[in-house]
Amino acid sequence: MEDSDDEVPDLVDEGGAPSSIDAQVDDENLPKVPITIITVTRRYKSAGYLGAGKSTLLQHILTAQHFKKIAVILNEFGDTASLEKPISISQGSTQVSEWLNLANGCICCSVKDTGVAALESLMERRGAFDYILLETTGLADPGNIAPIFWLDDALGSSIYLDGIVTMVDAKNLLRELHQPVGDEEVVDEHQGHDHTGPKLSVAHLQISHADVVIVNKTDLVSPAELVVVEERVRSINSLARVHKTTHGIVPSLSGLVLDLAAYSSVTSDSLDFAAKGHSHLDSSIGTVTVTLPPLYEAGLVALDKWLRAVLWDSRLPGHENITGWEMHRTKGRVGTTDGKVKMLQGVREIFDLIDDPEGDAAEEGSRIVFIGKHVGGSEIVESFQRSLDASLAQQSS
Ligand SMILES: Nc1nc2c(ncn2[C@@H]2O[C@H](COP(=O)(O)OP(=O)(O)OP(=O)(O)O)[C@@H](O)[C@H]2O)c(=O)[nH]1
Ligand SMILES: [Zn+2]
Repeated sequence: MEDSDDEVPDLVDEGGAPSSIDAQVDDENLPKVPITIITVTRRYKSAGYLGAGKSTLLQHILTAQHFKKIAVILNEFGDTASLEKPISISQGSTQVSEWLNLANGCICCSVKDTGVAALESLMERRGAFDYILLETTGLADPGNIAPIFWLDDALGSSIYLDGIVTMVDAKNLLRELHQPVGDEEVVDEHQGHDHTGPKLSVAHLQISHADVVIVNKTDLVSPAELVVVEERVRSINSLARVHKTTHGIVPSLSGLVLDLAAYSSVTSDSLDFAAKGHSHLDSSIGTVTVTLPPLYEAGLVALDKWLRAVLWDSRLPGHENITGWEMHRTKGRVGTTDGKVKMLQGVREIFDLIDDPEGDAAEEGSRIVFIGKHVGGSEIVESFQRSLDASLAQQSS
């Protein structure tokens, strides 16, 4: 990875309109600012290739009436082709949009230094905006970006990850899924990334980490082709909501693209949705749901231990011979025998269990959904069940 430009990028005001970002603000009582990561799949840079519609979507988000002041961070990955036509934003009555260009490098490689510093410097102007959009092109692995907002104390105290939105091109997606990570003409930076086993495409990673997938350019495919594309997306990630659009026009933004609260709560509905399940159209990646009755205290301890083995050590207890799998997303609602419900959230190796005061364990039991590479076998369910049984047996002996 090249690191020739360590400087923190400045905010670029592209609109030319007066910026309110200089406003003096009181840091103390400000709410945390949500950040939405928008990622767009991209096959490769080639003559005549048109983007999936990221600029079009951003345009739509920034001009729609949502009464938010949005700061936009662009990570163009040195892709000068797409920088040739800067996005012009029509400024609504209350909106001020600022563009922070991470001119050099891919955010998933650089975010730990330049990216975090850029976000921190952006947060110094906190109060002047109330939402952040972080756009990354189809070369970044969102799984490397998402945990930063959990792990970085400084950022974590002022920003929270609201959700990951992945836009795909209905016309090109199936081809993009056949392009393994590292084979893109444009990226060398990614070759150091640790994706072992049969190769996944970047599009797989972008879809498997998404909370929302926008299938754009639906006008360019037949209804039958669109069904295939949508099924394919759902087979990779059964948790994500899928919206089909032309020109990125979603019926509303709040709840569909913005304000998803995808990392702060796990709703029963979202798990129902995943549990409906889909056939394993995609053999390399998939979604598994584990359903259990409410857990005893010992079961909770066993769950924690099992998650550590699986997510931290990449070890599937009882199936140590199985390798080459990786977990991308974990979501669940775990009921306990005292009637409480805990919400489980995870990205890659990071996970968190938090109480849901609204939950009713007797009614809903326990459900955990895993999305990941070569996750799809009964081994996951079996391994977890075995760990639980072992802990219960130990307790009663
Ligand atoms: N037919 C059709 N064209 C679309 C749609 N959405 C966007 N486009 C067009 O596709 C082209 C690429 O759209 P952009 O929004 O620039 O895509 P991008 O992902 O930002 O691409 P880059 O600028 O190359 O990064 C433009 O000419 C858009 O007008 C759509 O739903 N249907
Ligand atoms: Zn990278």
